[in-house]
Amino acid sequence: MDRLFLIGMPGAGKTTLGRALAAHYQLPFRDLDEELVQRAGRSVADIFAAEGEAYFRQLEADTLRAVLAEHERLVLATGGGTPCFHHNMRVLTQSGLTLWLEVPVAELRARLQHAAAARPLLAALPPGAAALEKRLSETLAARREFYEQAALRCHGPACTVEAVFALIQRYRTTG
Ligand SMILES: Nc1ncnc2c1ncn2[C@@H]1O[C@H](COP(=O)(O)OP(=O)(O)OP(=O)(O)O)[C@@H](O)[C@H]1O
Ligand SMILES: O=C(O)C1=C[C@@H](O)[C@@H](O)[C@H](O)C1
Ligand SMILES: [Mg+2]
Repeated sequence: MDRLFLIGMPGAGKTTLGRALAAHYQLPFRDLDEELVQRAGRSVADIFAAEGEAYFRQLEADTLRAVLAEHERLVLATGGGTPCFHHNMRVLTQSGLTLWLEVPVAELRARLQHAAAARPLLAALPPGAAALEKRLSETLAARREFYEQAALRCHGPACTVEAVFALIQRYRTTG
């Protein structure tokens, strides 16, 4: 396994698990949002606010292809929406092993409730857990068909580093 792509909703643990997996497999780690921000020289929130989502999605697709062209081997934490635009999911499945971190919405909400304001697609919601949970549920419902295309899936709040190691190990031995 030379390329591993972590996909899933905001707060699913793509960056946290991605770093740990990269260290374990001695692969370089990249975070697609960080790559995009570095290349654009502006924050995700700034790009969304000034240029809109369609512009961001094009930048995201271009950055994904550039990162793939530069790295034969890597663990990549994608953005939450990456698989759902510009045929990115097809590119990912054809370029390496895809892993969906399928974390329940209630757990995502708990992880994100203090950080939602900084995220363009979760900002400007009415205060309180219910609105955030509803937005997350709607977003997941729209994205599920893309996330489900991943070769591997890690379920539930127990989607820990150890659980993911075991999942990948099983995949590598049984195919
Ligand atoms: N397995 C886990 N158990 C509990 N908390 C976790 C776990 N994985 C990540 N977290 C916590 O959840 C939050 C989100 O994690 P992380 O930033 O890795 O997610 P992400 O999928 O990269 O999200 P995004 O890129 O959308 O910000 C962090 O505060 C992190 O510490
Ligand atoms: O879920 C999403 O659509 C997003 C998630 C983040 O990783 C960023 O890519 C951006 O904020 C959009
Ligand atoms: Mg992240």
